[in-house]
Amino acid sequence: REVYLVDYGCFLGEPCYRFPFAMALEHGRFMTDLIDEESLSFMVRLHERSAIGEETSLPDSFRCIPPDNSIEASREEAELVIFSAVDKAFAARSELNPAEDIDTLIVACSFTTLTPVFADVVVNRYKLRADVQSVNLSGMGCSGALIAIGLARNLLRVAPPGQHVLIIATEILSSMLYTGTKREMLVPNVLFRMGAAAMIMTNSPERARFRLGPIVRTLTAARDSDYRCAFQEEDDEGITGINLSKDLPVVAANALKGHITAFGPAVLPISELLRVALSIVRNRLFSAGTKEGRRYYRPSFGKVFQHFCIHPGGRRVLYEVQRGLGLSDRDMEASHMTLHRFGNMASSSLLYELGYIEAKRWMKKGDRLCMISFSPGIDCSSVVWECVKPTADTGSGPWAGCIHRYPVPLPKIVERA
Ligand SMILES: CC(C)(COP(=O)(O)OP(=O)(O)OC[C@H]1O[C@@H](n2cnc3c(N)ncnc32)[C@H](O)[C@@H]1OP(=O)(O)O)[C@@H](O)C(=O)NCCC(=O)NCCSC(=O)CC(=O)O
Repeated sequence: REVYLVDYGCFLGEPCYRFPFAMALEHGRFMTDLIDEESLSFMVRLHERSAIGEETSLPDSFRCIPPDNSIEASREEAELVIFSAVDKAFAARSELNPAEDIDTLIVACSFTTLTPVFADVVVNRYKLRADVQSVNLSGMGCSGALIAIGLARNLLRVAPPGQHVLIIATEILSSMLYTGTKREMLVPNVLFRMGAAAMIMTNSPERARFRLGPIVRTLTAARDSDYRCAFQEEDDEGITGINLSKDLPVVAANALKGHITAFGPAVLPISELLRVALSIVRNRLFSAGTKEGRRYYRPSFGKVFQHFCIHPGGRRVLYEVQRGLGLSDRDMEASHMTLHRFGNMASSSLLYELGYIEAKRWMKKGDRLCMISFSPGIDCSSVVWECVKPTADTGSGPWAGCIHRYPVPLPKIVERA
């Protein structure tokens, strides 16, 4: 049975949630007992290089000095972003009523898990049916949304027609601020921002906007370098945070290379696969040089997909992915602009990127879209969609008030030695 995306909605921070850089800097300077001058100036340098803009949102808890990292603050943030995203998804589809029509609920939130879990928070708010199958995914990082789509597909393929799955992807930041001095653990403070997305999926084509294509997931956690490159831990002072290795962009790009060998056969036309196979044979037969010296044909993903949504983990991650896949600047635009306007919102970011493509009116019937994300492990996930019905309403998504200002120019990436 085919599986479809009916619609999606994204949390859009009101201007009151905006946290411009000057405010972050001022707060940092008031919190000398929590953040020392050197760490602050490091975060300033990172921010300047990050290409993250001035309109991104942070939770109210960050407005307190010191920041409020209580359970209540996390719950408040979760309710704000999750309810807003779900309301928007259902506002786009008034014929569906969450209390009656949702058969399965999947919530993906990696770092923060409360009791009752966020899935229960949603069941309570929208009064979902007592027989709803609910799943709360934690720890799956920025691939959470795509992993949830894979789960939904597996369920919907074997379910009776007309079933609906509600997926919610978010990251709750209130308890995530790292206040130590280890540089690798300060990086998430600069990159992550508040966001959430909700998707309604079904196994009936009637109301569908996108048809789900192949899903491929690869995990390289067996390699120590990959396993360690994004690691939650305590620093020497016992302060908890997420250690993002400086090598992460390159390690992620290498993991992606392996991922592509699994993803390519699922999506590439036979002509491209033949060219890859020929280049392998040619290299084996005629290359006298070392393994590293061999040059393989890189399949042209730009010919297969009209649109790409790549997880905006950081500007350098996007740069490495673009190089690895040979994508054009236009292919990368939705990812870079999402990072600029909204920051890294973990796995919900991909839906903001889809929103960008739709707000730009690039999406046409029959177009194919490729979503790619990474998360600690390293997990690489890819999901393909085919547009069945472009949106008639390009004016109400997360980009509604600002799409006319995008794309914005970005500073150049400097090659590292
Ligand atoms: C952070 C950046 C935006 C900085 O931009 P540039 O690379 O252009 O800048 P740059 O090289 O001049 O770096 C600026 C300064 O930061 C330092 N620096 C950069 N990255 C660092 C790191 N991970 N640890 C420690 N220091 C680091 C540099 O040495 C330099 O220090 P000095 O100034 O002293 O020389 C980029 O490096 C980036 O995108 N990195 C990837 C971030 C990442 O790991 N994202 C994944 C998030 S996890 C995710 O999204 C998935 C998930 O959670 O599931």
